[in-house]
Amino acid sequence: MTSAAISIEGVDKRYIGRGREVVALDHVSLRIEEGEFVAFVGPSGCGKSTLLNMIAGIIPMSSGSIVHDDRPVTAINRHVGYLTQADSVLPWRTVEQNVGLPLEYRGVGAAERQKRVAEMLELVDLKGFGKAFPKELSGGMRKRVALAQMLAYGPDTLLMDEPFGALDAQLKLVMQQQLLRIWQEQKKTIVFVTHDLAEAIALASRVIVFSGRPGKIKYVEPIDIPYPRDVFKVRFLPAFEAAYDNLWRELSPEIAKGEEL
Ligand SMILES: Nc1ncnc2c1ncn2[C@@H]1O[C@H](COP(=O)(O)OP(=O)(O)OP(=O)(O)O)[C@@H](O)[C@H]1O
Repeated sequence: MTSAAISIEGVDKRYIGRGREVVALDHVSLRIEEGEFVAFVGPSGCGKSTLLNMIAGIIPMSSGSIVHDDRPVTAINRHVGYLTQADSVLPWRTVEQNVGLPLEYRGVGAAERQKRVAEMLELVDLKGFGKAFPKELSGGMRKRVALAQMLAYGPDTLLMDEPFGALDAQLKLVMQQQLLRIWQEQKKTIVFVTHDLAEAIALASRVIVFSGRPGKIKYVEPIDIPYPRDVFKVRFLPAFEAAYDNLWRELSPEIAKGEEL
């Protein structure tokens, strides 16, 4: 068997705060293969972000193990790219200085950095905007700067936590299409958290449904729609509708339970 990009085995997470224990994740096991595009959906507070943070090595697990690219995750995982809704684009730096920031942190020299930044700006269709400041950009362009920044040091695995959550519907489609193109061209593994079921189905090869807290994996739906996909047109395919029905059947009771808490 080939090695998985991410192997999650019996992971629990308990937070202790103000004398109270919160069980965020309960015995989660999942294997994500190299090159997969996996989406996590689930009710608010079911531990999706917690799991991403543990894959990134930002917070420790209470028990269990996570192995990424054959390396057990025991500290900050520098081999993943991480993008959240609140990106880390710095307003006082130009676009190219922002995109080059992770390379600066890694001690990459100026000439190599410049070359890499130019490649990244081309990849996200921002060629010619290198000297602009973030305030001069639209929301979608700024998001593309964040995407380029995440990709700059070439991580094989991308962790994305509701990255397009704050964008309007049309812009979201544009960004989704761009992400699919980059995923295919660059052969990345992507783990993508979203509240938007249609987004999960349009993008992912597999959608994982988490139960309400304590989060467990409740259901897995492989999305039987070939790539390359048109994120707008997929919505009209029978396979999309079937996946939506299955996923909503599993997800809706979990959301309802959350509302009753
Ligand atoms: N540092 C912390 N201390 C205590 N409890 C926490 C902490 N971080 C998260 N939690 C709790 O753990 C649970 C899981 O949180 P998490 O943010 O991972 O969920 P989520 O599924 O990503 O939620 P959402 O969809 O709303 O972003 C929640 O009940 C949250 O309140």
